[in-house]
Amino acid sequence: MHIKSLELVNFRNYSNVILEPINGLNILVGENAQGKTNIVESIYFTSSLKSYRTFKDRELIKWGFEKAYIKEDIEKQNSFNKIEVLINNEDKKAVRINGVKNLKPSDAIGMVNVVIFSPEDLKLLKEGPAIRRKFIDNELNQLRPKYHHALLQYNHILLNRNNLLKLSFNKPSLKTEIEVFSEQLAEYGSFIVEARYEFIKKLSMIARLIHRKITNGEEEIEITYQCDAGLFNSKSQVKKELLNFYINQIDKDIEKGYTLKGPHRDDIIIRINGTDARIYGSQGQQRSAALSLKLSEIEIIKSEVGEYPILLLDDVMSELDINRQKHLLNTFKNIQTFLTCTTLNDINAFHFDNKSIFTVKQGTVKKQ
Ligand SMILES: Nc1ncnc2c1ncn2[C@@H]1O[C@H](COP(=O)(O)OP(=O)(O)OP(=O)(O)O)[C@@H](O)[C@H]1O
Repeated sequence: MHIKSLELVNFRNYSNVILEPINGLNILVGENAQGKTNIVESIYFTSSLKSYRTFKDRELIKWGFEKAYIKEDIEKQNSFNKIEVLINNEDKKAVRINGVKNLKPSDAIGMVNVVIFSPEDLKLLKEGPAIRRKFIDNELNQLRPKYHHALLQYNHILLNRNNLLKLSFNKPSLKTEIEVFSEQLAEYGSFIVEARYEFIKKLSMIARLIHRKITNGEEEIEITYQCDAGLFNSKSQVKKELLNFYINQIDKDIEKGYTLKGPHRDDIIIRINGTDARIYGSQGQQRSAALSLKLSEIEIIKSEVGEYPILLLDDVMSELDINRQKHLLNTFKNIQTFLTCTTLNDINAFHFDNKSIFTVKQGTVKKQ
């Protein structure tokens, strides 16, 4: 899959720009604060209909304007698709696919598959569980539209349940309503847990092979699902067991005023040579493991969609040592890649036949 053309109107610091990238390595080079990441962000946005930098869509609109527009022509499995997104200053967006208007934003999710790798991702092991849940959720959102829906519903119900828990202190009469929310949480939660379980099983298998290569066979990585609601005895029972789990913890939840446990607290355990790399891994080991996870993400999309995703590398090269850079660059020979950097020195050590360089300066892009 690759982008044939990208047009931005009043998006971040761009008034109007059209970029025609190649199906190879596209290097966006320029000084700081010129608009390189803004391009990457716009591509990410067409994939998930949200930014990875802000929750407020209105921040994407060029200052002083009311709307931002992104148009992307994509070739996917030998067919051509056009995605258009209009963002307004009330954080609402209108989506058009191949000219068909008034689609729900969720209809566009998964049309374009991307994998983004930024310095943030190097903290995948170092930081708390939220960043690892985000990693899993971003991947599953792209691959399974139903997952995206289930997650939105789960979070919405969780918020309502938590509000009710706060009101319930010394008011046992609200317990029945909490039980109703618990049932709804179990409904969507079981879908989330099952999808995560399957995904992590696949991730572990692929990451093991990639990690062996990155570490020249010195390290074995093992990834397992740490499900806050415990282990489920059988797949068909997940919903029932999850419901019991929420019901059993109601009193404790009321005492605390929020839902203590559940899929919203899940994590993944990443072991290297048998020890928990989140706790005991050296900085170098943690970075290599983060790289393995990201490279596995690319392979999982390839195996599910049948085509490689688009790879977005934002400011990440200078954060990796030469050996890790090599592994990253080797993988994207067959993948349309957008790489941002402030100097070409970051990649001059590597040879590429299929590359295009774009200079980014104050909201303009010029092909070299
Ligand atoms: N909504 C907006 N309207 C206009 N300009 C904006 C808006 N949001 C951000 N900018 C401007 O965009 C520029 C930042 O662009 P971007 O983050 O793409 O930089 P960059 O080239 O990737 O820089 P770096 O190398 O430092 O990461 C800044 O000058 C910022 O002021």
